[in-house]
Amino acid sequence: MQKIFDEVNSLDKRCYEEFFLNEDILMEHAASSICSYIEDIFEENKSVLIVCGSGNNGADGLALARLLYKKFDVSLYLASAPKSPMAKLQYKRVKTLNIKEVDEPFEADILVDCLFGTGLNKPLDEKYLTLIDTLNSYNSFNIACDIPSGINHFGQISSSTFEADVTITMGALKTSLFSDFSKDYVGEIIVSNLGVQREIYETQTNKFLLDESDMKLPFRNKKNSHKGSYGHLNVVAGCKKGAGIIAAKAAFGFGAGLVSVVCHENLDLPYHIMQTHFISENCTAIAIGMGLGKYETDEIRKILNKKVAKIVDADLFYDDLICEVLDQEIVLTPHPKEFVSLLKLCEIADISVQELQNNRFLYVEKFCKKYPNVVLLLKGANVIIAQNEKIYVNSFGSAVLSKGGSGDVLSGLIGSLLAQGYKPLEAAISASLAHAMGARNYKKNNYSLIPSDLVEEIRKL
Ligand SMILES: NC(=O)C1=CN([C@@H]2O[C@H](COP(=O)(O)OP(=O)(O)OC[C@H]3O[C@@H](n4cnc5c(N)ncnc54)[C@H](OP(=O)(O)O)[C@@H]3O)[C@@H](O)[C@H]2O)[C@@H](O)CC1
Ligand SMILES: Nc1ncnc2c1ncn2[C@@H]1O[C@H](COP(=O)(O)OP(=O)(O)O)[C@@H](O)[C@H]1O
Ligand SMILES: [K+]
Repeated sequence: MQKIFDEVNSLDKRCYEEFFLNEDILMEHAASSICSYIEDIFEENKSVLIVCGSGNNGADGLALARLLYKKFDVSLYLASAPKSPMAKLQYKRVKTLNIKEVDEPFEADILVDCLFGTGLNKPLDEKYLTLIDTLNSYNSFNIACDIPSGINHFGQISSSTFEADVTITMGALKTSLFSDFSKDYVGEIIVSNLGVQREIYETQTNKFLLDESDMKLPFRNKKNSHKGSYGHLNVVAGCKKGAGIIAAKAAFGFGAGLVSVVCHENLDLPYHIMQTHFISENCTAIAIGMGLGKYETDEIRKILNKKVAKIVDADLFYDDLICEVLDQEIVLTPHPKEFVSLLKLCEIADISVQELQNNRFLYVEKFCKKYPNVVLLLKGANVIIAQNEKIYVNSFGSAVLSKGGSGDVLSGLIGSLLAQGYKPLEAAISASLAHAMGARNYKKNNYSLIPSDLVEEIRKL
């Protein structure tokens, strides 16, 4: 996994103070990392338009122009006059060369956005919104320097935000790149070194971006085993029985030795999945909430108080019954609307879904501070998984998953790993990654996936 930071100013400052590097050295590394990327990917003499703002993001662009000059057909468009001391210095350097400055932007082969980086401090006015719209209308290959212009510190976007194919971000990953909104704008994210290797530049953090290697699949190492060695998951089915059945199928395909659906009505289940009317004696984990609908509160309370691992989803986030069990190390998997309800039931915040989406990390942190035992998985384009002070981001998912039933598959996967003895946090992380990787491997198109396709892909991981 990779570290993510809310801010990097303090990391830059540390470079000056501890390693005796200065702004100029850091900026030269920033610019040369973009230069190397362009040199690696594109042939010489391609046209490059670098659009610069007045601060140090613009200064990075000016330094880049100097580095690319002569090897590429470089043009500079200065959206505003250089203002920061480094921007003025870089401009002075540029002026010694004969680099083209244009009065209007145009469609070049490569477009580098150096308008605003971490210094975006107010809403964009009409001039910049129009400029960004114009830049987005081109068919250039779009590179964002540090952060696509229009994304602010909290990962909130402007009505016009630069749509990057690749974002080359300076020094370390920033939290703002991983809001759900940012996902449509950042493209591929590459981290540039700023004069020392990343592991030296980076300090302590509580946020981490998950890598594929963080996915621990439930491979079986013991030869002398039987079905009981891999746990027994009970999936509690309710009114919408399909949800429980989808979860049960996903769980069985993900390694649980036994899977039973708990339901009072008789169900038509695949032969390998069992039905029971009550929680099984030898149950090692419970998945509950998906499609639950109307239910007998006392019965659900009893189930929630069983001393086995649990994943709780969906309808239970609208019932204050959930608040009774938040001292347990249970996994909760709300989508944003469910999390808003949960926050209200827990008296943490009474907010809209929009407000949550604007500040996903903030509300996850508030929730986990109050309930440090719970493993919270907040669904979204970038899934956030958190327990106590640690926060993990799974950015592998895609719109392929935006379907009814995708969440039920996830509940089944988590339940399966819990049944097999994974710790709740490990189960949530590995299941979430498998969920996203399964979707990634579905190659037909990005709209037709159904839950059984997803389960099939996950079974092939
Ligand atoms: N620190 C370092 O050593 C390193 C820094 N690096 C680079 O510096 C970047 C940060 O630079 P930064 O702090 O100068 O901010 P930046 O993003 O250029 O924006 C500030 C300028 O924009 C203006 N402005 C803001 N909002 C606006 C708006 N809505 N509408 C209009 N104008 C607006 C604002 O104007 P002002 O508020 O002063 O009026 C100011 O002039 C960082 O992202 C990275 O790329 C790297 O080289 C690595 C080393
Ligand atoms: N655009 C997207 N990018 C990444 N993951 C997504 C996207 N849309 C949906 N998902 C994932 O799909 C799942 C949807 O779950 P949910 O909304 O609870 O569906 P349901 O309850 O119908 O099964 C979540 O895990 C969510 O993170
Ligand atoms: K930028």
